[in-house]
Amino acid sequence: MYLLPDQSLWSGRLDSEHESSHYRYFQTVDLTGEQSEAKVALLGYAVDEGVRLNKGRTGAAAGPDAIRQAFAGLPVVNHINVKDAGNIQHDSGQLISTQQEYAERAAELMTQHPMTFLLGGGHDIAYAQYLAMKQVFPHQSIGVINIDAHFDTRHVGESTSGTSFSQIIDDDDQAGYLVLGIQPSGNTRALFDYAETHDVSYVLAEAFDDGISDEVSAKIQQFIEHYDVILFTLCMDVIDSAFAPGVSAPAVLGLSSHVVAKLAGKIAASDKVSSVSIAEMNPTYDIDNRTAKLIAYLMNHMIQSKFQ
Ligand SMILES: N=CN[C@@H](CCC(=O)O)C(=O)O
Ligand SMILES: [Mn+2]
Ligand SMILES: [Mn+2]
Repeated sequence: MYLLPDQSLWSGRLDSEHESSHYRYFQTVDLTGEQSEAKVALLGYAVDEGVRLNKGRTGAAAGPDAIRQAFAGLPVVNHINVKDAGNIQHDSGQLISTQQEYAERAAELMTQHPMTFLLGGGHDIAYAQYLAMKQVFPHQSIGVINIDAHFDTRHVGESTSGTSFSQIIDDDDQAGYLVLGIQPSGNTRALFDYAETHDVSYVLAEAFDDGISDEVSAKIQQFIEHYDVILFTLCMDVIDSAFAPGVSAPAVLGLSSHVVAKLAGKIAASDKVSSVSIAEMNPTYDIDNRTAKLIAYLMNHMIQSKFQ
């Protein structure tokens, strides 16, 4: 079911009502859909049904609104206008129906705005993002870049938060899949075997211990060059749980926030990226809103990188 934008989420510290250099997003956000020229759109996936079906701890349905509240108080960068396009929630029935409903709205935003942030919610948001991209780019090859501790390539006969990328691989011979930040202890041998047999490229989390090497940068660059368009998705559990505790399945030995910011800024800046999904934010387990705030900062960093 679709929910209109909620004005009460958009508040923050007011430094000036008239001087634009003091503005924060809550002062400029478009909640009415009238600013069709907005460079950035937000669409929430207020759904944790996929996490529940994947035997995870629920709560991610509240993720999009927690992210909005953190983002609302940040300073506007580069005079960028942002439109809040509301939320989709899962009421009943099959999760795939909710993913399809979400894809319709996401596709519309992708055609209207240079950058759409898709705010989760479980990582089933990525399959909905794929369905949207297939509508917008029906004839283009899609390269999927996922920054994640997990492969999310399970096969269980229905959509869950752990199946998005095997669904894409099953659907689409043209698609490719690159995962950055894989935890050896967060994925079974079967998932590594699937990666080998299905040509899934991945970089282990430990490869980022000393930052982003030239080799990894080149791998990402070559992957982007190979495909017509890029589906970019970020699973917040890739970040060490000391810095991002508010997630469905926390990872220890995770990437640093700084490394993820650098990766996200670089990938989002590509002309081939028109949407970014940010998954698995779970406010129930957040501490002092730090995960929501980290996501808001990452969004602003990506906006800065893309529109500088
Ligand atoms: N979207 C998250 N997926 C992970 C969860 C792992 C866990 O529950 O520890 C997965 O299915 O592998
Ligand atoms: Mn994950
Ligand atoms: Mn994931």
